[in-house]
Amino acid sequence: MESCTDWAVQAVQQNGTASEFVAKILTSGMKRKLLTLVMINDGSRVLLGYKKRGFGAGYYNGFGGKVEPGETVREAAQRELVEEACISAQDLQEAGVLVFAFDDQPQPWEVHVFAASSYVGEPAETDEMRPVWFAHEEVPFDSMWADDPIWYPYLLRQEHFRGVFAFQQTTKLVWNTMV
Ligand SMILES: Nc1nc2c([nH]c(=O)n2[C@H]2C[C@H](O)[C@@H](COP(=O)(O)OP(=O)(O)OP(=O)(O)O)O2)c(=O)[nH]1
Repeated sequence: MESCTDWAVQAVQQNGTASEFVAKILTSGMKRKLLTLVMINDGSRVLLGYKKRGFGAGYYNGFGGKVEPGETVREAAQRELVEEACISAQDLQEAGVLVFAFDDQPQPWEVHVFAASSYVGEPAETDEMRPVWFAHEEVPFDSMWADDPIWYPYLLRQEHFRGVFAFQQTTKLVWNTMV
């Protein structure tokens, strides 16, 4: 069995205040679910999508989804961006990695976040997402995942980040650390 990302396990083990279930989930050696998230940032604005269905419906988010078998993480990131926003990134850069432990999901999730400033095509609404530009100071955190205000500052400063987050009942953030 594959273990969860080593740095995430270490971060949890080194932090005495970690919820018991986070340590249990991350150290159980279970395979993690790999996902991508692409953030388009033109320097003063970010392009977010209003998620119309599925996991995270009703939230604004970057564009992404599960890595399919046979695909690299980068290929999955490009594919999901085309599928969800109808654009193709030209300068996709690795921006950070987020590990999520949920008490109601069978596996930890590892989300690879990419950033891009230029793209080909015009952002367009799809079945899954409605794209909207937001100025950096107007990112709608009240309608986003609870962990986002913690790592967006790194993203907007273009500083690489790694974070571990524990959620209960899908959306309640109960613990986190940035490493
Ligand atoms: N900003 C942010 N994004 C998150 C968090 N958790 C989380 O999974 N994501 C992202 C990663 C993925 O881009 C997306 C979830 O992927 P998804 O369920 O839509 O995957 P998918 O498109 O392959 O799904 P589907 O169409 O097959 O149902 O949400 C979070 O806490 N904050």
